[in-house]
Amino acid sequence: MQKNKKALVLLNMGGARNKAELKMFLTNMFNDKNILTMKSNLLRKLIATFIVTSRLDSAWKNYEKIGNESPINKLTEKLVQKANEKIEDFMTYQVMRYTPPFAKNVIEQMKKDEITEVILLPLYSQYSTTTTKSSLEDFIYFAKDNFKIQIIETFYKNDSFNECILDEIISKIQSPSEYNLIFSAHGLPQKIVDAGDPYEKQMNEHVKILSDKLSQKGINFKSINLAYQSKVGPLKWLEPSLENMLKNFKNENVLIYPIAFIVDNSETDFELDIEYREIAHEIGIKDYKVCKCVNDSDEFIEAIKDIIK
Ligand SMILES: C=CC1=C(C)c2cc3[nH]c(cc4nc(cc5[nH]c(cc1n2)c(C)c5CCC(=O)O)C(CCC(=O)O)=C4C)c(C)c3C=C
Ligand SMILES: [Fe+2]
Ligand SMILES: [Fe+2]
Repeated sequence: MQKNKKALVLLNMGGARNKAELKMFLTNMFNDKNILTMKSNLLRKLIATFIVTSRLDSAWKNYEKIGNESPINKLTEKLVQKANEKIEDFMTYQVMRYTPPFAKNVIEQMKKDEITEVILLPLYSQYSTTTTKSSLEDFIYFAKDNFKIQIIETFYKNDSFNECILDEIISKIQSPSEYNLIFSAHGLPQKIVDAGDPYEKQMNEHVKILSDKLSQKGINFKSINLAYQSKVGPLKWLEPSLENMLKNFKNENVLIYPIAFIVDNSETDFELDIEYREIAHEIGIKDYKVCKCVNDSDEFIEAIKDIIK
């Protein structure tokens, strides 16, 4: 009898490799009913077309400043390659939500590879309907009844994962007491939170877990804070905004950790490293440092082993 063939599928958002793919990313994102939550598909389509048309050129200028592509694709490919080398008993695949490789095509390959069992691991440690739920629904829709599926919805409480985050924070600076640590999370419209999305609650819990671990290790920052970046459009989003948070630290030092992301992307390489750095400079912040995401580090591969155990 043939042994079960198991797959680990890493789900993420995707990102543009060129301007045409940025249009694809934005079009797919704003046609996602988890992002624009109105009932009418027609209204969503009209708003999506309006946003894409008005946003494309200005958004592309940001990608030009980071080498004409999002780093998310190459970094995720490296993560998958390492997982395939180091995680035994599983074939690892990646599926992106808004740019290739799409679920539909990866699932065809998985069927050819005779996969029977699947673990779905969305690369978002905190659950949001806009990210985790959207990616899971998309995969499950195309997978139909082809595999036995197990789902990992969150992993922000996983100790090995949190050690990876702390390693990066600790390696970035010599004297924590002279720095204000800001966990910067991607924002979310307040009405999505009010409708029951657990992201904000889990984000607060995650910051508490990391703060407690830092103090257990005797590492005491001047302050530890949570703020939200990347607001899009006129609605109210989660607060405090990163910009307002930075205003508290004129003449002080700041270390940013991008807590919502697992793999570096345009929101870390452009927004945090270029755009908010300029804002920090204008505010008069002395030193402004940005941590890397866990990316394809050996430590994160070990954490994945623990998460899927
Ligand atoms: C209504 C709009 C958006 C919601 C809600 C949203 C939630 C959300 N997004 C991420 C992670 C990423 N978002 C990225 C880019 C990006 N996000 C939005 C809008 C919303 N995100 C836009 C329009 C864009 C494109 C860039 C821009 O025009 O500003 C990315 C980067 C992808 C890349 O190119 O590298 C990531 C990653 C999370 C975690 C989240 C909710 C929790
Ligand atoms: Fe986003
Ligand atoms: Fe952004």
